[in-house]
Amino acid sequence: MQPILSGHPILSVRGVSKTYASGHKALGAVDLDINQGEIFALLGPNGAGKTTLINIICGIVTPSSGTITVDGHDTIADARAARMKIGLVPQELSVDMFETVLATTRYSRRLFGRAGHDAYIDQVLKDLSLDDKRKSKIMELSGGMKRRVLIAKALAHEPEILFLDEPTAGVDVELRRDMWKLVHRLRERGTTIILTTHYIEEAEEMADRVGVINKGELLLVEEKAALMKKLGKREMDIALVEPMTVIPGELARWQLSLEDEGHRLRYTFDAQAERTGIPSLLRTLADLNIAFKDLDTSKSSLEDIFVDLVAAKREEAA
Ligand SMILES: Nc1ncnc2c1ncn2[C@@H]1O[C@H](COP(=O)(O)OP(=O)(O)OP(=O)(O)O)[C@@H](O)[C@H]1O
Repeated sequence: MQPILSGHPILSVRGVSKTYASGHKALGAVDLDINQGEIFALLGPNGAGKTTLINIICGIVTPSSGTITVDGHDTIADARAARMKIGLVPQELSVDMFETVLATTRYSRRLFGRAGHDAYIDQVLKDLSLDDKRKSKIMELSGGMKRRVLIAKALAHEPEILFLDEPTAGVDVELRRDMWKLVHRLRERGTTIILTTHYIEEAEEMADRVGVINKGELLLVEEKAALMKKLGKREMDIALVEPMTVIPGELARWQLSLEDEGHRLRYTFDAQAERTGIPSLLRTLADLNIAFKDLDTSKSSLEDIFVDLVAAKREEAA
């Protein structure tokens, strides 16, 4: 489904940097615009600066430089109005274990000074499949349910933007899929969603646009479809019985390279393509009497993608 875009950014980040008191530079000068109604995934490895950026936007960490506006409100000069627009689902559970689901969700709403709205809170709990747990104490819930409570709390004051910091880190596959569905449902209701992840699969599944961050630098921001096309390389390694010194001319139409001193033939292909070219490659190998003992395929990992992106950036700068 396409996002409902209003054409103006709901969130604008300009030249935001952060150097912690320790002297560690966690963010360079980041510029980023988020459109209303989109799902944006900020993808990067541990320590890339994702949480720092989110915490700056949410007013938890002070930036060293730069400005941020949330629906026109400056996060420093007009901090309260800006924060009101945002719901944050943190990585860590930070709730009173003895509270009930309903009480803790209502409390989160009151923290923002909003009048009680039972019908809205009921709807949030229902959307999160928490309505039959409303009277349960947090401590009685499973890990997955606790995560849902964090989302309910973040949504309690009716924010327009929802930040999810590593929403599926450490959760099982089923809950991960449930989370993905939930995010799509929220977006259908008009909520703008920004999530951080280090799983490329998650960005691929959920996002309309993806930003790749590494070492505090936003390396690129792109529509997901374009990015997946660019990054979705796959490799197949063919372990040869006899090492090869030169790739025969008959194999020129496949993108092949010799690895491991000729013991392995590597075929690189587009993961998104309808036809991989593998069956015809294997048939041609048989016709040429090139015997192999094993086949191994792998997707380009996030690691490879970062390496490629960083290398490309360096070339650009040179
Ligand atoms: N309060 C702090 N003081 C000093 N350094 C910090 C502080 N908070 C974070 N850092 C450092 O800043 C860098 C970026 O951290 P950040 O938590 O933003 O990364 P991240 O991309 O969210 O990673 P993760 O996925 O591990 O949470 C890391 O090297 C981290 O150690």
